[in-house]
Amino acid sequence: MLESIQLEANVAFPTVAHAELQASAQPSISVKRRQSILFVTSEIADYIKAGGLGEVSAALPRALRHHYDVRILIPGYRQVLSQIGPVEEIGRLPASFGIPACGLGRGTTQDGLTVYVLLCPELYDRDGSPYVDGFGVDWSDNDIRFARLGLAAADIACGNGDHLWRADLLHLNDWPSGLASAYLVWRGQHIPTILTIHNLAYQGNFDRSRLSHLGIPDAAFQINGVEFYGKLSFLKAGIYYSSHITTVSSTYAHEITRPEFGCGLDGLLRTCAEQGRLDGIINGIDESWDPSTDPYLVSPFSAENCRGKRANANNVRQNFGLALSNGPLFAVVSRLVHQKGVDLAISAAETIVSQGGQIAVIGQGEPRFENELQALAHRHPGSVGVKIGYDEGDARRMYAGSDFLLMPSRFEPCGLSQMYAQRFGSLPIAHRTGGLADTIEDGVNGFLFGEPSLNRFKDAIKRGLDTFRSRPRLTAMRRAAMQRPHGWDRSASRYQEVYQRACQTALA
Ligand SMILES: Nc1ncnc2c1ncn2[C@@H]1O[C@H](COP(=O)(O)OP(=O)(O)O[C@H]2O[C@H](CO)[C@@H](O)[C@H](O)[C@H]2O)[C@@H](O)[C@H]1O
Repeated sequence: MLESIQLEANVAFPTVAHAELQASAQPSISVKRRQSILFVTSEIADYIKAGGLGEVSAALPRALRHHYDVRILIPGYRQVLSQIGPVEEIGRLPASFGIPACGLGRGTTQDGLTVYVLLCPELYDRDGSPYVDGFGVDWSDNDIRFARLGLAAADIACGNGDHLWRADLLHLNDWPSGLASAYLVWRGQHIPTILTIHNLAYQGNFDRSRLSHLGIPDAAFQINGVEFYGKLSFLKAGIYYSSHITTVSSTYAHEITRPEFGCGLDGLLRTCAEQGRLDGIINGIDESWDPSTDPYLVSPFSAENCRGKRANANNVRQNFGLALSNGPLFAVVSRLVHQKGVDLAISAAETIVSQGGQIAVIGQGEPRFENELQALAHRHPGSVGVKIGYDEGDARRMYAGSDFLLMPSRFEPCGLSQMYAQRFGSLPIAHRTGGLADTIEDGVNGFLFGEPSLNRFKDAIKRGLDTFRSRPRLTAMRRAAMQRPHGWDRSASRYQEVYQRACQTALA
C-alpha cells in the first residue's frame, strides 16, 4: 500500500521537483516536500568569518536542516573558493544596471549542506575581510558587491539561478543581504522574507547617486522605502521590505525600538513591533563548545570535574607571558571596537592587577585600542598579556583557562562570547544589555552591572573577586554556568514558528 504523506510545502511557490511529483501523483496521494529556505549571508565560519554572524550562519542552517531543505548563498570570496572543494557552475545571472553578470556555483560543506556561491572575481577575488581591505578601510565598491548578493538571492529564490530549485522563503542576514527583499517587491514577487538583524549599528549606507547603478527605482528613495537621512540604506531597505524582522535576543528587540539603541531606525522598528513583525530570538552555541571533547584544549574538564581548567589556565599564562599564579585570571576575547567597551576594560585593569588578578586579551580592531592595550601590557609585565590578532585555539583555551570573562559591551545584540565562557566555566562580568541580560543571571552564572560606567563595572569586578575567594561559591557558580542550556534547539523552534507565520501571511 502506498504511504500517505502530508503536504508540507508552501504550495504558492512550488519547485520544479514538486510540480513534477504533483503531475505524476495519483489523486489519492498527497506529496511531502520539505520547505526550501535560502539562507543568505556575507560570512560563514566554515570558510570566512569577521564576527558572530559567521558563527550563526554556520550553526543555524545546520540546526534547521532536519526540517527544511536549507541552502546557503554566499559571495565567492577567495577564502571560500580555496576551501569549499569542487564548485559546479550551474548557471549565469545577468548584469543589471551597474551590477555585473556573474556565474552561480554550487558546492557543499564537508557535512553536505548545499552552498550557492557567486562567481564574480572582479567583486570578490581579493585578500582581506568580506567588508574591508587589509588596512581596515571599507571596499569602495561594497554597494555593488552586496547589491550583487541581494539581486542573486532574489533571482535564485524565484528559480532563475538553479533551474531545479526555488525558495519558499528567504532568510536574510544584516545589511549585506538587505536589498534582496526590496528587489523581490519591486519585481512583484511575493516570496516571504525574514531579515535577521545581528547588529543594527552596521547599516550599509551609501550616497544617493548610487541608486541608478543598483537598479533602485527613484520612487523608492523616500521615507517609506530605502531613504535614510538623505542616504541609501541597505539595512533600512531590508527592514522596510522584508515580511518579518528578527533580532538575536528579546531584550535587544525591545532596545532597538528606543532612540538610545535604535541607531536612527527606532521609529521604523517600533512600527514593525506594533505590526507584530519584530521578534527577538536568542542565538545558541554549537556542540563543538564542549570542554570535555574540545581538541583545542590542553586538558579536558566538565561541570562535574573542573580540575582540567588549571592546565588550560597555565597554558594561557605561558602563552600570554603571564607569571605563574594562584590568583584569578580574567580574559577578554573581542573585536576591539567601541561597542565592546574595550576602553572600560582597559580602565578597570589597574583594579584587577592591584588585587592580584591577571588579564589575558586577544583581539583586533581599531588601532587606538590595539595601541592602548599593548601599552597596558607594557606597564604590567607578568600581569597583563595582550595578543593582537585572531586565533580560534587561543580563544578557546582562554575561555577554558580563565575564571572570568570581561564583557562591558555598551550594547550587545546577543553576544556569543559570554555563552562560550559560561560553557567553559568562566564567569562573564557584563553590562546588563541585549543578549547579555538574557543569558546571564546575576550572581548565579555570571555578574551583571546596570550602566556602562567604570564605577559600576568595577563594583561587578569586586563581586567577582569576592566570589573567587570563596571556593564553594565559585564552584557553585561555575557549575551553574556550565550547565545552563546553550544549544540551538529552542532557538531553531522559534525560527520555525516565524517561518510558518511569514509563509501563512504571504498566502493570506
Ligand atoms: N581575536 C579573536 N580571536 C578569536 N576569536 C575571536 C576574537 N575576537 C572575537 N572572537 C570570537 O568572535 C565571536 C564574536 O562573537 P560576538 O557575538 O561577540 O560577535 P559580534 O559582535 O561580531 O557579532 C554580532 O552578531 C552576533 C551574532 O548574532 C551577536 O551575538 C553579537 O551580539 C553581534 O554584535 C566570538 O565567538 C569570539 O570568541
